Amino acid sequence: MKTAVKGLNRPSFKEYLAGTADAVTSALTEQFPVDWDIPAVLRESMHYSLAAGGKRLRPLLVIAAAEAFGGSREAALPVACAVEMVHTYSLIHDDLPTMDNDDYRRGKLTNHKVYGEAVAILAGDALLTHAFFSVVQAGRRHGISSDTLLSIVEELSEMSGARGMVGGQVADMSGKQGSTGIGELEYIHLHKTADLIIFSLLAGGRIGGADPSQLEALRRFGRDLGLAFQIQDDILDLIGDESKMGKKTQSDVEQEKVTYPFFIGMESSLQQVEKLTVSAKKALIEGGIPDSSRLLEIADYLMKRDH
Ligand SMILES: CC(C)=CCC/C(C)=C/COP(=O)(O)OP(=O)(O)O
Ligand SMILES: C=C(C)CCOP(=O)(O)OP(=O)(O)O
Repeated sequence: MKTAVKGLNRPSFKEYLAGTADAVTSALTEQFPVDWDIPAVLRESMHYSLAAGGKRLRPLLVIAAAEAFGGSREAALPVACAVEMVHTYSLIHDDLPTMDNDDYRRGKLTNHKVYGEAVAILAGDALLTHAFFSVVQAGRRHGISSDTLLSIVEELSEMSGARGMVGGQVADMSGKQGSTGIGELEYIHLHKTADLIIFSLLAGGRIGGADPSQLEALRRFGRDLGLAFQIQDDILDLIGDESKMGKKTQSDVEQEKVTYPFFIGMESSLQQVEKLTVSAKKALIEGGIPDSSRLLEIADYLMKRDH
């Protein structure tokens, strides 16, 4: 009986997705209190990109992973905001003329198009550094142990830095059609994209109290999900609808980027996304996680996404 009542009250996945994204967006707007003495243009520029939206995938993973172990959404939320700040900084910098030179992101003009390159770079820098402030503050407010907090800070710096996302971005920029092999492409995807996804799951798991073998299952889930996510992004760059995506399509071909569709074609890339999603879900199901249902739903949702 209890289960039936619990099942009845359980929000649909669509409601869960929308409710979590709204909670993250509200929490993000509270991250820079109005009484902080911040230059107006910097505050506006950071707010512009944070409030532009996006899927809020990484915060969703932090929250769903914490909840999978019975952890509280309130404790997970500031860490969820932190990873979204790091992700948003990476998009602001990725769009700069010296990198992908994009004019649209999340359905709006890119940050540098509105605020100029110097402010866009600095807004990115400020979002990155503030992420660490949020993690530590969250720990204090929600009684997260110092050990857990240190592990989260250690993993966020490692996975967003030279051995992680920044390293992946540099490898992506130096990739060349004709000379970059599929092994190097996997390195690019793993670090440019999967690392922040893995971080999100590990951080959520740590907040929820996951043990080392459960953390390993989350890591394997995140790795395959992250690789599938970037392949899907490259597929959508070729066949996606610009108005749904909120960013320019066909840019990988124009910039001669090395991608899975370039190497193995569209059909095999779609199959690869499915294969990786199946193996991600398997890692989770075999990982002894108390309630992995939302994480499994997220994997299915990502495989079918159109933006
Ligand atoms: C340190 C920096 C700047 C990291 C950027 C990381 C990243 C995942 C960029 C977007 O990749 P993409 O160019 O494949 O995606 P999109 O199509 O969204 O531009
Ligand atoms: C890693 C990649 C492919 C960059 C875009 O990430 P998202 O597709 O998660 O972007 P938003 O929804 O947050 O805008």
